[in-house]
Amino acid sequence: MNNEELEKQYSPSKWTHRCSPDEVVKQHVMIVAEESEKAKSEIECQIDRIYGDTERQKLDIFGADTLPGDAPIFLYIHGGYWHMMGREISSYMVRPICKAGAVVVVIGYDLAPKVSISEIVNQCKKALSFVLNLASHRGSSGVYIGGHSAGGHLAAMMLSVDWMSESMQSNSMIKGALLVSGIYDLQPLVNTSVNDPLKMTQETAWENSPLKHLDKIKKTSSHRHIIVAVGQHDSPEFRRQSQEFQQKLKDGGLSSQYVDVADTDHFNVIENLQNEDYELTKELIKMMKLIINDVVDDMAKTSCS
Ligand SMILES: N[C@@H](CC(=O)c1ccccc1NC=O)C(=O)O
Repeated sequence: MNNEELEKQYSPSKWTHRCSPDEVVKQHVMIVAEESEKAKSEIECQIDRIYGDTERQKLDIFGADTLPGDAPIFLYIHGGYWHMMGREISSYMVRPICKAGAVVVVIGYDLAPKVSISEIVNQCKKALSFVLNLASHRGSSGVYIGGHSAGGHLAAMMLSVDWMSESMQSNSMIKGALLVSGIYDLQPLVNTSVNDPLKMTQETAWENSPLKHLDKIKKTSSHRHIIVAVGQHDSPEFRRQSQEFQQKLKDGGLSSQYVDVADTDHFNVIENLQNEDYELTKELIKMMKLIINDVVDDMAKTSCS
């Protein structure tokens, strides 16, 4: 594929069937920001918990004081090609997921060009380590990791971490993942404008590709379930990345599932998680072994620090 074609394949907004590229990104930001505000005003939460020493190394925890200790924890990593978006506008799935009985943790991380992709991966590890501690203190039934686009890439990288050698924590606590429209081989991005703030070489792109770490993922994730989802109107390259990654997980003997979400593009494939009757919301709830509409009565906000 020539550079011009790659540029288009890795420009998600150009493939929407709904409106112009500019419009779909603008609309996405508006929708996720609005829904995240609603979550913060309605659901009991701890905002701006610090997990690292820069401004963006903070996370927001929803439902921890309301839900029982054994509730599963869903950790969400936002997308935005590692240089945009933020956790402040990424809690749009909180209302349905908390209502179904899971604690939700939305993490932030520093963005390129301030930091490299390897540093972003490290920060996600630190955030996940924080959440693994929280899970073991609470007696949680398990931690599930979700991410969209660049966040799907970061979530997949987290599956390759051996938490025992990394931080003396248990690999078994992480029980599943929801990877939505992710990128699992970063090498095709090197000659696109996506790489302008990242400045990856072919080597650092491969080093940070989940595909490179398949053997590690196979070792750490034999007990996990991994959902790989993609939008029907994602670009052929995005669809190929998801399809091939899931095939490799399956060939490696892992429990995984490919979900091709009809009538969605790169943006509403994830923003629809704000709806409890959306296909991926139901799949996520099912994975966490919760029953849809098993609404916890007292989710009303009691504190928000
Ligand atoms: N400039 C990009 C924007 C984009 O890719 C994006 C925007 C919001 C959330 C996730 C995104 N993509 C991957 O992380 C585009 O052309 O669509």
